[in-house]
Amino acid sequence: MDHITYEERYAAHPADVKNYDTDRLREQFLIEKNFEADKVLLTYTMNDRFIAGGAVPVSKSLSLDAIDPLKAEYFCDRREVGIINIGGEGIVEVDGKDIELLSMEGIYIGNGTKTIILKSKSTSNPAKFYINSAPAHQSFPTKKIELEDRITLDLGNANDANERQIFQYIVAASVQTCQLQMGITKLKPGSIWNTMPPHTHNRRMEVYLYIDLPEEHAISHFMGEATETRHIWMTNEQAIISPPWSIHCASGTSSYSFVWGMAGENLDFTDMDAIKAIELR
Ligand SMILES: O=C[C@H](O)[C@@H](O)CC(=O)C(=O)O
Ligand SMILES: [Zn+2]
Repeated sequence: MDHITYEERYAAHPADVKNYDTDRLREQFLIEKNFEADKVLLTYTMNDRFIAGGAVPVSKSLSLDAIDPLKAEYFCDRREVGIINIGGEGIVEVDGKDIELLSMEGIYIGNGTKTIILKSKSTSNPAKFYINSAPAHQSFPTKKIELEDRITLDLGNANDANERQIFQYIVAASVQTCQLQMGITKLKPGSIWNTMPPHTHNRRMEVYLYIDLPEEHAISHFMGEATETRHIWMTNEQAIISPPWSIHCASGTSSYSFVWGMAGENLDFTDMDAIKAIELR
């Protein structure tokens, strides 16, 4: 099990977060490192008991074993998992069956699954598996999501610098899950704002993993209550935990993409509470 490293994070009260300085905010919400060769790096947050992290099999395959806080025999004994491969071609072996994942393809793995083994096809261009997981109390079928299976939404416009495409990988309309939803949002060149105007959804927490951000560029991610916002500067392939009460939007010094994942008590993607930009403080 020494190929897996995990970190545990508590949930936070908005009245306390008001008083956090930069370091404390980053300790609580930022996940600085998600990918390391031949390792599985996981963060277990008490926000809806969501787990986010990455696996990069290079010289060996990596099994997604149950970590100690789960006190389970297998990772999926009481959980469901979503994985999107943001690297080179890979293979996810689920209970002995190999499922190939091209770059940017995804998979949903249901509760009750025993073994999950992650592999790369090539050591020079390894797969990079981004993993999200939430508690599950029912078993739904494992399902691969190919590029054409994604539901695409066009949002924003160039004039507002927020023209972007949302690719829904794991949503109620296409994949049955208990809690988990996942997708990717890709900004058009020249657009830098995501999730603007912003929203909250107190029914669900959310994690963003920023990707495709060119070197030397950074993202200012905004969080907090709409009238008490804070920003956290982030770089490529870092993730940020958004508690259910927090807005989650960002502006980059360049365009970029991000993987979003959510869990909570409602699978209705559109039930967010919208906030106007002019209402932010
Ligand atoms: O609850 C939904 C999530 O925050 C994202 O899907 C929003 C997003 O990707 C965007 O507007 O850019
Ligand atoms: Zn959201």
